[in-house]
Amino acid sequence: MKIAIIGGGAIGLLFANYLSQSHSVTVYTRTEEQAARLNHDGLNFMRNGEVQTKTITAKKLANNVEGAQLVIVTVKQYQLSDVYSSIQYCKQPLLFLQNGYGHIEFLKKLASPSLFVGVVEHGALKHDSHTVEHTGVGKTKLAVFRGNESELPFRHESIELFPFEVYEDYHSMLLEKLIVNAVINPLTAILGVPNGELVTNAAYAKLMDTYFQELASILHIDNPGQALEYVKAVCRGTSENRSSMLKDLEHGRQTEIEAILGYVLSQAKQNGQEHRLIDFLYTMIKGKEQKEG
Ligand SMILES: NC(=O)C1=CN([C@@H]2O[C@H](COP(=O)(O)OP(=O)(O)OC[C@H]3O[C@@H](n4cnc5c(N)ncnc54)[C@H](OP(=O)(O)O)[C@@H]3O)[C@@H](O)[C@H]2O)C=CC1
Ligand SMILES: CC(C)(CO)C(=O)C(=O)O
Repeated sequence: MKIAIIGGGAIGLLFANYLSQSHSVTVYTRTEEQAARLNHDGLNFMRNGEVQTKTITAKKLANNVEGAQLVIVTVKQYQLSDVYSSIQYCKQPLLFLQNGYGHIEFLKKLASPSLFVGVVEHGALKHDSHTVEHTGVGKTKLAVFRGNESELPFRHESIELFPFEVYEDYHSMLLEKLIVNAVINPLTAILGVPNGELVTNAAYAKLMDTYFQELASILHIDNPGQALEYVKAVCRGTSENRSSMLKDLEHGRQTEIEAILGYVLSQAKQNGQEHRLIDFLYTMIKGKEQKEG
């Protein structure tokens, strides 16, 4: 299959590496420089300290992505508006891999009859414009947003270290990851701690419990006790990790707060629900973005 990947970031390059084993992949970048570097020097893929270099095709993103049978969009949620003009009239299937829930409204504006969403549970780190490291092997969950499940890409694909899992309901699939990111990311980013400290520090654990109650009520979580235990399990399982939001702030980058707590706040306001704690954390991250950005 001919696949276009929009965005040559950590996830775009990770997907390019694995999918190019059995597909014809073109990476669409924001800059001419990155495309030239990928075409000229290849894609360096790192895992467990080993580096492999792979030949790859890359182009600067223009007004469309002609010729692709599938377009995978890997820019961050707040960068989607910048790629809108290239995909708004696409008739090909499109797969979106953003964290959070903020991109769902954006998808409704697109013309394609086949829209899919995914949740990436791998860890990927971009070292430079043509080098990506697979820092944690996980899986990619996929679901249909619009269209037919039989067209869902990669449902029968079997790639070593790069599994896919199909979900029937995109909402619950995205919600599960949203809850994790809505709790861990802002708290760790404000407190400046790795994920594990949210459970090992008794005061932080108490904060997390209180905050979770408000979140659970806004998101109508069916079994809050079970969901909170899942969040705590993720904290333990990724205890040494610094969350992506904490890393974004440390590097002076914009965070994905809008895609995560921005969505939760919009739900609370729409339904007239209590949202003081969420608003407090959201505003603190916005303030830190201004200070450190
Ligand atoms: N990294 C990870 O381990 C994980 C990431 N995710 C999610 O995946 C999504 C992508 O994350 P990640 O890959 O880390 O982010 P990156 O910032 O590494 O990648 C985003 C890429 O999109 C490119 N881009 C931005 N605007 C455009 C444009 N107009 N045209 C073409 N390309 C553009 C950026 O280019 P440039 O650099 O030139 O600005 C950048 O290379 C996020 O929602 C994230 O939460 C989910 C799970 C794990
Ligand atoms: C699961 C978690 C919290 C791991 O750090 C993550 O997805 C992130 O940092 O964005």
